Amino acid sequence: MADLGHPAVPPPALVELDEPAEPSRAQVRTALERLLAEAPTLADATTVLAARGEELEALLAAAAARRDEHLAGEGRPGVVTYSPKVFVPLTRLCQDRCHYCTFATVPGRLPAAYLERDEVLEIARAGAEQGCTEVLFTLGDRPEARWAAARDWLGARNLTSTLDHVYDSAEAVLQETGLLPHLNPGVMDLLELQRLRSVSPSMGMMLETTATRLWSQPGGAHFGSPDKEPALRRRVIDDAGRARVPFTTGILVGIGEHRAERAQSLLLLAESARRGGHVQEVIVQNFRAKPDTAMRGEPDAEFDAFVAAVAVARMIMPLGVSVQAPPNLAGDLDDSASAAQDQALLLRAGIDDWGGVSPVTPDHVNPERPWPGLDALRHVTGRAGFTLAPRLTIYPRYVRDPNAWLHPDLVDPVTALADQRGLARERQPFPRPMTAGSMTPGSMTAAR
Ligand SMILES: O=c1nc2n(C[C@H](O)[C@H](O)[C@H](O)CO)c3cc(O)ccc3cc-2c(=O)[nH]1
Ligand SMILES: C[C@H]1O[C@@H](n2cnc3c(N)ncnc32)[C@H](O)[C@@H]1O
Ligand code: MET
Ligand code: SF4
Repeated sequence: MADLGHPAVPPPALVELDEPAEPSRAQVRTALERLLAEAPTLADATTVLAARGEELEALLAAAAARRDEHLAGEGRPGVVTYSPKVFVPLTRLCQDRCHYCTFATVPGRLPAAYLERDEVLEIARAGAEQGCTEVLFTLGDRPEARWAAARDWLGARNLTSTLDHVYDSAEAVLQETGLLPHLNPGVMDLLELQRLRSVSPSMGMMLETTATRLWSQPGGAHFGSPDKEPALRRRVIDDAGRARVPFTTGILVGIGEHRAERAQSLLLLAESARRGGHVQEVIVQNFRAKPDTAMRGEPDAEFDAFVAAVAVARMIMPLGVSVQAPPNLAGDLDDSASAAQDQALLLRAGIDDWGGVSPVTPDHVNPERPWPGLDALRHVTGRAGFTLAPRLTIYPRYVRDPNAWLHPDLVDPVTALADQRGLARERQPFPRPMTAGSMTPGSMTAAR
C-alpha cells in the first residue's frame, strides 16, 4: 500500500466556497504543471477542472500516465476491470428527496414496500447463472422514518429497521448463492458498518458533493434530503475506514455544484483515502436528467467538464485507488457510435474500471440507460490498448490482505471466487444471450 499513509491530522473543515472566476488558458497550464509536480491544492484543482481544448488534452495525457502507474503498482498493468453483477433494488421508498432521483418513489406506485428475501434470491440466482459475482443492494435511505408502508412491512416481519432487512438478505445471498453482496444503502453509523461487514465484503456510498448550500437552500438538488448533508456523508466515509470496510465512494458531477466545490469534493475523498486506506474506488458519475424528477429541465452534465473531473480525480487520488466511470451514462441514447466515442474518452481520462455491468438487471438508478453489451465494452477497451477483465466487488489489494480487511466469515466466500491476481475467477460469464424483457424493472420489481 505504498502511497497510503496515515497522517494524524484531523480533516480540514468544510468551508463554503465562492464560485470561481473563469481562468485564462495560461492559468490552466500553470495550475496543471503544479498539479503534476506538487501536492494538489484546492486552487489548482479548481483551475484545472476548467481545462478544455489543448489544455484538456494535456490533462488527459497526465491522468492516463497516472492510471498506468496505478495499474502497474497494483500488479495488473494494462487491465481495465468491470464487475459482473445483478442489481437488487431492495426498496424504492426513501426518506430523502434528491431532485435528480427517479429511483425513489411513493408506496402507491409499488407492489410492495420491499422485495422479499425470496425475490432477492431469485435475482441473485439469475445472476449466478449468467456468471455474475456481485449482488449490488441499492435502496432508499431509512424509508421507515417517512413511510407507514415501510414501517408496517418491517413490523409484520419482526424487523426493526431497513438495515436489518439488508443484513438478512445479504446473508441469504451469501449462503444460498455464494455471490458477494455490495451494500449501498445510504447513510450508516459505525455500529451498522461493523455489523454489516460480516455479510458484505465491500460497501459504498457516494459523497455526491461537499456543497452544503445545495442541501441547505431551497432549490438545491439536496434540499429536503437529510442524508445528503456533506458533513454527515464525510463521517460515514471516514467511519467505513475505521470499520475496515473496503469502500466505494464518489461524486456526482453536474447537480449545480461549481468547480471549486467539485475540487473540494475530490480532495476530501483523497484525504479520507489516505487516512483510512479503505477507499478502493472513486466513482465519477455524470448527472443525467430524468423526466419525472424536479431536475428534469436541467441540462445533463457537460461532457468535457465531466471528463476533466474524471482526469482530476485520477491526478489527486492516492495510487491504489481505482477511478470508475459507468459506461452506460456515456454517449447519446440514440447513437451507439457516440457511446463508444465517449467511453474511449473516459479511458483517455484515466479510468481503470467500468463498475458494475449486468447481463440480467437494468441500472435501476438510470433505468433509461441500458448497459453496453460485454462485447462492445471489450471492443472499446481493447481499442484503447487495454484488456477487459472481470473483478470482484472487493478489489485485489484487499483480497490479498484478508486479516486487515475481511470479516473471518467472508474469507472463504471471497477466496472461492477469486483468481491468483485477486480478480474474478473465470466462470464463463454471460453464456446465454439476454432474452428481451427478462428481469426488467417491470417484471422483477415495481411498475415504474
Ligand atoms: O448500476 C449502478 N451501480 C452503481 N454502483 C455499483 C458499482 O457500479 C459497482 O457495482 C460497485 O462499485 C462494486 O465495485 C454504485 C456503488 C456504490 O458503492 C455507490 C454508488 C453506485 C452507483 C451505481 C449506479 O448508479 N448504478
Ligand atoms: C446511486 C447513485 O446514483 C447517483 N444518481 C442518482 N440519480 C442520478 C441521476 N439522475 N444521474 C446520475 N446519477 C444519479 C447518485 O450519485 C447516487 O448516490
Ligand atoms: C438509489 S441512491 C443510492 C443509495 C442511497 N439512497 C444514496 O443516495 O446514497
Ligand atoms: S438518490 Fe438515494 S437518497 Fe436520494 S432520493 Fe434517491 S434513493 Fe433517496
